[in-house]
Amino acid sequence: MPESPSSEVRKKLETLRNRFQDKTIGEIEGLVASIFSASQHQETIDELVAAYQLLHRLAGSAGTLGFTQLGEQARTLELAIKPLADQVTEGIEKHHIQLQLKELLAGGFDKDLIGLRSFLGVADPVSTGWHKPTPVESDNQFVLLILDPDQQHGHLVSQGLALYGYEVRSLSSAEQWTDSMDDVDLVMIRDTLLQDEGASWLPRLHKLPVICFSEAHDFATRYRLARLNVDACIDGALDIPALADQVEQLLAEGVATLSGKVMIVDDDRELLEHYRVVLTSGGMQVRAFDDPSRLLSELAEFRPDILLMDVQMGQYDGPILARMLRFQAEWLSLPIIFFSSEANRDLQLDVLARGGDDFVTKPVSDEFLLRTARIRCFRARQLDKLVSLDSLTGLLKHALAKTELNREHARCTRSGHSSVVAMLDLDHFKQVNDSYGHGVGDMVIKALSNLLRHRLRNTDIIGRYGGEEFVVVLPECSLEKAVEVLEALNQDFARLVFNGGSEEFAVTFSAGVAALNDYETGEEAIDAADRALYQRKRAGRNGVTVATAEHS
Ligand SMILES: Nc1nc2c(ncn2[C@@H]2O[C@H](COP(=O)(O)OP(=O)(O)OP(=O)(O)O)[C@@H](O)[C@H]2O)c(=O)[nH]1
Repeated sequence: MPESPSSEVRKKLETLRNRFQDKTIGEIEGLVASIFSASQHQETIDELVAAYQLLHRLAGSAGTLGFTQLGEQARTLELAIKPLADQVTEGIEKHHIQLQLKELLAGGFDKDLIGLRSFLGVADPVSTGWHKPTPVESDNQFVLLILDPDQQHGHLVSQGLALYGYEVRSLSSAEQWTDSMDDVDLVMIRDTLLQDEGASWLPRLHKLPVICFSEAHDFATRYRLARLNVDACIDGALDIPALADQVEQLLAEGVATLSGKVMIVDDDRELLEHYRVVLTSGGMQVRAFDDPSRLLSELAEFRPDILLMDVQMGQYDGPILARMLRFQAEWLSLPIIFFSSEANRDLQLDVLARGGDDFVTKPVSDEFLLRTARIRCFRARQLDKLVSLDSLTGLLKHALAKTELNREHARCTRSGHSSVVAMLDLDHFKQVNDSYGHGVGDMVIKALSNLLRHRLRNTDIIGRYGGEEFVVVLPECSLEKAVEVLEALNQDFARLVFNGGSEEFAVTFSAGVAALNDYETGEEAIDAADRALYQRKRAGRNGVTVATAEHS
């Protein structure tokens, strides 16, 4: 039988533990020998510094690798020996330090030191409860589940959302929701189904984004729904574009948190490997290395969302590296999070003041590591989007869309494949704004962008070119195929019903299409698509017109 992903992760974590155990046995033996030797021979008193450093490292790493008791005991010993190690560094007279060491050992430190090794036999159980298998990336095909006793409402919601390219399943009772439906990405549920808080299926909601159909607006009901993990409430009145927008937002958050890119630098190889296993199995892309001098080249190549770094790595100091990174404008906003065994808040603040963004105190649990990394990646991506994506639609802004278009133009002329550019413009949009208000007009713009995002491929480029004008680039696509896709979109968009307050209405769009390869530059192709779009407008709107190529 093939192994489950969780048991594979468990095996990897266990292997790392065993490696850590083997290595640490020898290290503890050396530690005990050097401390006793320092108590006997003044000339080896300097070894107290290395002994302190080892205890400090163990205090941070042992817990993370599953030896909590060893970590705690190492922390106690570390704190006891620190004043002596500090005196060695300050050059205090060796005889004086030796006397204090003898006193320390006689006071019970000797037994604790010898007993340290026994804690290597006390490991925490390996838990992979945090691990969820990485979802397989489908081509924008999300599965939505509707749980609604009002079957007619469920059916209309299904039909409406299917237009956006979602796979929608509809059940009239939650009991029909079986374990076999574990590919669901989002649930929409009628509030009456959430009345039985002891229902056996309820825990499934905790793992998914949840939208509740509810007409209740009172505080107590809303609070109860929020406590049951509901993310959004929509009234039962059917407003498919508004619902699709909510679905889109919740799904986008989930995808962003799953797919972050994390770079980790730590000179402790077992820890580094442990972090890598945890984050990779949590669905993140990870680049981990133990040599800080590779930092700049690895950053330039991998371009992470966040950087996790140890504070002290051999000859390199993490906060100094952070400050060095900030010399380059491109890394100014890169979130840098430090791992540290340092519990002293003043020292932590000092590190933050020197270019770090946050602190994670070692030992760090696997779940905490994964959640911190996910949240940080999500925030970093949100900020990045603010800069490059249009705030209303989440599509590329004008300038970036043009850059991508030119890139595809260069790519298709070089490789010879055919690609297409299309310009889309909403018809009589001024009337929509004038009749129903700017807010409703915005919803129409969002509806078209959501439709485009869901029905086109991940590799297609979609931008908001102007107010109610969009640009779409379809790489590796023939002109005929592009026309077919756009005509289908055109028909489905026209079937969307918008809620204009007192009345419902529909909107259409016009499109002009041009083959990128037929033009010398991306700019010329887009002008041709634009001319075709205006031919379409003159010919009565609501349809797709192909540009006549001038350089075929
Ligand atoms: N609600 C909303 N309206 C916008 C936005 N950007 C542009 N518009 C409006 O879109 C309308 C575009 O109107 P026109 O260029 O006259 O074109 P039209 O009414 O769509 O007519 P045709 O394109 O000829 O079919 C204007 O009323 C703009 O104010 C936006 O972000 N939100």
